[in-house]
Amino acid sequence: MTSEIHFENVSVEFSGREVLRDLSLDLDERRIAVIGSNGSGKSTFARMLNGLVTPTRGEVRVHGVDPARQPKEIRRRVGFVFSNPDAQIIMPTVAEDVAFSLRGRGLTRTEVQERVTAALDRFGLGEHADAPAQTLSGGQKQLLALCAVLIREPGLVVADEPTAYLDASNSRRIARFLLDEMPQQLVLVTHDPRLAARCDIAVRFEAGILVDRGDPAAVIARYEEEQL
Ligand SMILES: Nc1ncnc2c1ncn2[C@@H]1O[C@H](COP(=O)(O)OP(=O)(O)OP(=O)(O)O)[C@@H](O)[C@H]1O
Repeated sequence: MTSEIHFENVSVEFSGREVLRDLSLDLDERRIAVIGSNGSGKSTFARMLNGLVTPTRGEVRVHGVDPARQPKEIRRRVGFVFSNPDAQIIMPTVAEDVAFSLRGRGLTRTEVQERVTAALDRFGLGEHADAPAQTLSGGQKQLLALCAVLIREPGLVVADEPTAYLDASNSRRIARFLLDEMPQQLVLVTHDPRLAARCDIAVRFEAGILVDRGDPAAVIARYEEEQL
């Protein structure tokens, strides 16, 4: 059986420059940390999971779907949370933004409203339903972005530095949700070793190559030793 996340001999080139080389990797763990130096290929890897980046060579399967060939299907199954929640807010009000995620589902207006209200309440955003999304704080915006992703009930959530713009308290809140409360599989790209340590496995890239994988504490320790 193919793993939930399956990469076989995958390479990515941008303008003829190889930024990810011959990656073969199978992952079934629930919480997967992706670590490594700046420019090592972490975001490129993450973006292949939902088809934002197409491999130049090789095979990718995510929850049974080929992201490059089945873009609609992959967007249903894989939710993506960016560092900057502003990049993800599409609609004017908080409730409209979450409701936008449910378009094309064939739901009635009442069904959409019920689901949106329940989801906003779940994230502590209920009282802001009719507020302009841009008036939310950074942490609330990231919660809104997560809410809009999770209401689609994806099987996998990919989060690329989701706490980068948040203060300590909001970082803790988002991290707790992603790592401890959310049932979905998670791929977490992070420079924060404390977050990586809370995952079930860590994979490390350097200069476009997968250089280490395994128990997060051990992978982080080897990485930090090399940086000394
Ligand atoms: N769309 C693109 N076009 C050209 N080059 C790109 C593109 N996206 C990424 N790259 C290059 O690919 C390499 C890997 O970038 P990537 O964003 O995957 O690294 P990263 O490990 O996520 O880095 P960081 O930790 O700094 O966010 C970098 O050299 C980057 O400049």
